[in-house]
Amino acid sequence: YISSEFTDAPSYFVKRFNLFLSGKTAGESKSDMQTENEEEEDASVEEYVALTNYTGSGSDQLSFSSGDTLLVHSKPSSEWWWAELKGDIGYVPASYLRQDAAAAAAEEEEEEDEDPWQDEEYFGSYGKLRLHLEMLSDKSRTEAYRQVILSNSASLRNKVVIDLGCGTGIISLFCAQLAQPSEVFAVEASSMAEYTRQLVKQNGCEAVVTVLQGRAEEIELPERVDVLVSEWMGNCLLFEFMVESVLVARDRWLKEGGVMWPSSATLTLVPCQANSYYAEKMAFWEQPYGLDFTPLQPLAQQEFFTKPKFSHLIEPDDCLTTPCDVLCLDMYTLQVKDLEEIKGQFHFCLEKSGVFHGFTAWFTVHFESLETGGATVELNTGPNSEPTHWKQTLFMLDRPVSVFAGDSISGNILLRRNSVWRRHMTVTLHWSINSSTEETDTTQVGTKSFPMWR
Ligand SMILES: N=C(N)NC/C=C/[C@H]1O[C@@H](n2cnc3c(N)ncnc32)[C@H](O)[C@@H]1O
Repeated sequence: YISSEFTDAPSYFVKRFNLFLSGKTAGESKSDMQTENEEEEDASVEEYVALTNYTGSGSDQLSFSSGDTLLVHSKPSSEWWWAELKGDIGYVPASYLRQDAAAAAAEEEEEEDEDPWQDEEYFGSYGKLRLHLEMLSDKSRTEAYRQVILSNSASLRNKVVIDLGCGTGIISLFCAQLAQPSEVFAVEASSMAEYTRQLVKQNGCEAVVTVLQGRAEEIELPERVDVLVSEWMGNCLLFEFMVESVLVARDRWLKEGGVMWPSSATLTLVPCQANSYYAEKMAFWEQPYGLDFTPLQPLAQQEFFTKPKFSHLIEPDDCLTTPCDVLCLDMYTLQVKDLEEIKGQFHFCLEKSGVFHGFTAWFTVHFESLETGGATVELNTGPNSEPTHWKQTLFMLDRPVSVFAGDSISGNILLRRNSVWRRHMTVTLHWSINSSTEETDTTQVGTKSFPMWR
């Protein structure tokens, strides 16, 4: 379809085009052309991608197919540009082109120079109070770390501790306030560190706590440590991959026989209902104000169900069965290379009928006691514990499946770290639903990958 405004090409092109046909290149023709404004001639060639097919009319228009990459030499008007395609040059309708593909490619070029750890953005975000306020306001999280220090206070006497990623220094202050370690190195890479130093002084802990500003992988300590404590867990346990920093610091600074807090981390999964979320994002389009908006549902699926939903609060009743621990990380033996790809199996026997909307994941970490046989402290972020700022992570299937008591759902989960963007991963779920009724045994299989976030 060629709308009317594309037929009367400005005379400028005809002159340019004829010069081109006469074998003069764009450069040579410059001297012969009095263009309205010189800089169009000088504009560097820009790559554009054709949005759709176009059949040029008249010998001085280019024809092109959707997806073609055109080199735009100049843009004398908003409707018509002077472009080149596979050696041909002519004018093209500007509105048929988009630069975002080329710009995205350029952007990609640019991003390649971007830090794969995105540390400027990452540590920039922790230089502000918002996230620290959220973490400090999370009572179950913060009280769990306080409980660890309190219940190990005797054993912490004269010990050397590193608090990795100390933020405002809360854990280090607990150590100095509730126990008598000989030294706590509070390591913080963001600009929060200078305030953390003030908090240490303000609370009279500077004799014990030393704040070091820098990345844990790069700072130098005067000695090895007895205890490495850190609150490193991200959404779905690993997002942000701060755990890598913890492992590097462990290998570099933890004494033989030293203690890791947390000592282990478990990822738990459960098939679940998510009626309200589904209603809000998908069912909504069925009849808003009595109209049928269902053609928007594929968009809704793409926009709302492609990525995991962070901070989802699942009700215990939404769990279709008993949750299953799919991954267990031992913080003493886990290696950085193990983080590239972590796989876990699951097998669920459904105890009640319902709608299988997706899977929900959460984590639990354990802090072993410094005293042999002492009590382990647990921080559980699941639906049967006090909610935390992480809440849970919801992975929505493309479409819900009705399931019945007696059915089983088995499969595996794969956390694959992004090889470029080192704080990101993709979670891939494979599942098969086995329904057994008197007549038939049916199996429905499914798989879906959820980028988090790249
Ligand atoms: N996501 C959760 N739970 N906690 C995030 C907590 C992150 C805190 O630890 C700091 N941090 C993270 N990685 C490092 C590192 N390699 N060296 C020094 N400080 C670091 C951040 O700046 C935040 O203050």
